[in-house]
Amino acid sequence: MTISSSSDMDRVAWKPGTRIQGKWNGHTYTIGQKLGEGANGTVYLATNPQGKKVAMKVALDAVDLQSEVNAIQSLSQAKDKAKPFFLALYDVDDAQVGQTTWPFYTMPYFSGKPFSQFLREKGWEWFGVVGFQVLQQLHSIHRQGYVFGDLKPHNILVEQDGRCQLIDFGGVTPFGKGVKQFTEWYDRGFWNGGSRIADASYDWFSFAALAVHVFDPEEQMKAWSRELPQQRTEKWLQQRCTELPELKPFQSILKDMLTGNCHSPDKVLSDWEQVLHRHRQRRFSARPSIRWLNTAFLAALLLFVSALWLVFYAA
Ligand SMILES: Nc1ncnc2c1ncn2[C@@H]1O[C@H](COP(=O)(O)OP(=O)(O)OP(=O)(O)O)[C@@H](O)[C@H]1O
Repeated sequence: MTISSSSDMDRVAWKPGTRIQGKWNGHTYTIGQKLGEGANGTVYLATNPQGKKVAMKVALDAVDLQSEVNAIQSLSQAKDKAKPFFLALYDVDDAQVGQTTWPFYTMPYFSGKPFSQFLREKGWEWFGVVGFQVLQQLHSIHRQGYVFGDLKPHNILVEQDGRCQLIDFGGVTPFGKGVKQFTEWYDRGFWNGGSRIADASYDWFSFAALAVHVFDPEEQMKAWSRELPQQRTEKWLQQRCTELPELKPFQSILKDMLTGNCHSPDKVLSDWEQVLHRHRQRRFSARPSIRWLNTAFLAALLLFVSALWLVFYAA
């Protein structure tokens, strides 16, 4: 049977409650809801034999899946004690369903929401805090000689308490090779901002483009994607970093990211932390004045009510 798309996949087998057994390792999983799908496959919530929830990625193409598995394996085995994210590969196997063999792997399940959705629901002021963790995770991947490659809001899941996790390691590429997988909007080549050769600055660029994307209206983004290639320049992204009020505090860091001037990742992180610190201090020092305003408002309200009482009852 030929399966050519994720929707074919749904029609064939992967309904909630289906039990799948790995052909080589023999582990049995109960399939739950579909968590999402992309170009490389579909991800399901599944329960493993110990009753634990895991995420199961079922691919259309065994070669793509293998390259992702290799990337996760290399990154999760790295002895980086300061690794700021959780990465693990639980099982890699094939499942035989009817006439079809499906390659799959299982990994930790993250209940977080995609970055843009999280910001919409929790508040835009979370951008700095979550962004800082993303930068830490990218830096950790770079320390191991890889770029993440396919950075986009959907590949950043954020939990309710603001902790975040990169997912989808299909774009992870060793330094010096052509980036394996990317999404146009966040791609340095798309903006004529540099090559697609994997180096740390490729991810920094994507991060700055992502920052603009999460704050700019969707319609404007679509209009820009339709522009002629020669009109798309990283200068436009720079300009948006100065215009968008939420990005203003970070504009000089983002500008360095767009122009390839982030030579010291430690400095990027410490500069970002300083902006967060300043921001927090400003909010803290703003509080007493808010309290003062509240008191003044209450006093004015009392005066107004007293005046009304005098006019209508005392007169
Ligand atoms: N570990 C996980 N925990 C929870 N949800 C996940 C997990 N991994 C993936 N997902 C969900 O499944 C969706 C698709 O997964 P993923 O991005 O890995 O697929 P893809 O085919 O590589 O996508 P793309 O075409 O965007 O590269 C994600 O956007 C996310 O919503």
